Amino acid sequence: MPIQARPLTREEFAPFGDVIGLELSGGSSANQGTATRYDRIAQLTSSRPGAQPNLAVFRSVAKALPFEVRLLERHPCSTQMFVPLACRRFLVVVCPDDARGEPDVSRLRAFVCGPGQGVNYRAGVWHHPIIALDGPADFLMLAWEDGSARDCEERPLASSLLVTSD
Ligand SMILES: NC(=O)N[C@@H](O)C(=O)O
Ligand code: NI
Repeated sequence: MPIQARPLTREEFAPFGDVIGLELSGGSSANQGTATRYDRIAQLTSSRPGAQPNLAVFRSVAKALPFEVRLLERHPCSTQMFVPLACRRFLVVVCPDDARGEPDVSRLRAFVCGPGQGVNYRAGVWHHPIIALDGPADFLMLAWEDGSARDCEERPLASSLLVTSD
């Protein structure tokens, strides 16, 4: 049964992390009143002592829906954020844990995200690598690295899952 990708909303993504978007609240005046700043719009965490923030750019080729999910990954020790610099739409696929801490693919979720939205995966959240839709896209990626093996566990799926558009 294909999984329908839904529009990204803060509420529906909340179990998996933060949505960085245009709905902002609680800002404070800045720059002599010419700007409003909104602090801590996402929870950035890293549990590895000595890990430093790594701000990267991902230049992604375009994929199309329906999209076959063949693997998931997670970063157990740190959050990972993707904010598009240039994109038309992008696909975010996340999955809750089962009782053993493995991906519970029966509850896999897919979201179609717009150019004005970004996501910040909570540490340890199963997700598919970022997917650009409709055209190539550039993303800012913020993660945490300490020079050791990347904080990344991969799980190939026993059978692929098809994500379709809503
Ligand atoms: N790490 C990496 O290169 N990419 C993935 O973690 C991803 O979520 O896209
Ligand atoms: Ni990742």
